[in-house]
Amino acid sequence: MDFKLLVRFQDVHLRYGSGPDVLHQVNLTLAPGSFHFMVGPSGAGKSSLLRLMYLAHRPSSGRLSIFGRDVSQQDRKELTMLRRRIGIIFQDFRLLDHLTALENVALPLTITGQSLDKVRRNVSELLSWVGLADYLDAKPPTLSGGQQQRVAIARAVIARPSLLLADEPTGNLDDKIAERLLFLFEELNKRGTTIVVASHNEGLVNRFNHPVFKIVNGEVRLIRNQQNSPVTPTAENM
Ligand SMILES: Nc1ncnc2c1ncn2[C@@H]1O[C@H](COP(=O)(O)OP(=O)(O)OP(=O)(O)O)[C@@H](O)[C@H]1O
Repeated sequence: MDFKLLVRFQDVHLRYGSGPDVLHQVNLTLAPGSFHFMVGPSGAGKSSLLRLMYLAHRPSSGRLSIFGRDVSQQDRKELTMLRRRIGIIFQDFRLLDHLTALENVALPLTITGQSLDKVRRNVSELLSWVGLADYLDAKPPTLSGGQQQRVAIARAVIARPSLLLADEPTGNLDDKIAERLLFLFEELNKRGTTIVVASHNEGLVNRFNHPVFKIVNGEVRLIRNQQNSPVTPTAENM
């Protein structure tokens, strides 16, 4: 890799229209292969921060680099290429209702020109792994919220992204499945995927030994480096 930091925010601010700062003076870095949780109350700005990393928004000011590239310097085509290295699980899933579960999950592969027949086996195996072996041909409107969420998760990880962003990925899942899902993320992380999981569920987050960012009043703070090791505030992490 030709960069040391996968994601780098430098004095980033985000506002919607002429509104106030939703994110204020964000300075954070993600090293390749790291795994972070992001917590904060509803409306704190977790989805907004993930959307910046997914290149769906540009910072209102400050500098954001992903994969060593300053996003403000990239044209639309370059942003699309960067985005292909990122997997995202949206809070509202964003599945295509006219496609089957299998076709939805295959999309990140078929969009790059691979044939559905060629990828069918891998996609089926992943869907079986998330407990949807009997729903390969089901269309999203016929699935429950938790099942749709698992399709969205499978779609986000099928192409082995370098960076996986998950917005409340366990929101509709019971605790046991949520924990299993986080174990899947840990497996991907061991194979090199950098992971950021936004979650309300601090009980679940605390069961895993990964650093935690918290968004408070638009500011992003690293509140825990490792389990039982709260961060002492310093000028750098405040
Ligand atoms: N497209 C938008 N236009 C205007 N304001 C927005 C937009 N998206 C988010 N906001 C505002 O930005 C703030 C942060 O929202 P965001 O969705 O990032 O928070 P969140 O922490 O993800 O919340 P939740 O946990 O409820 O999903 C909120 O005040 C929200 O109303």
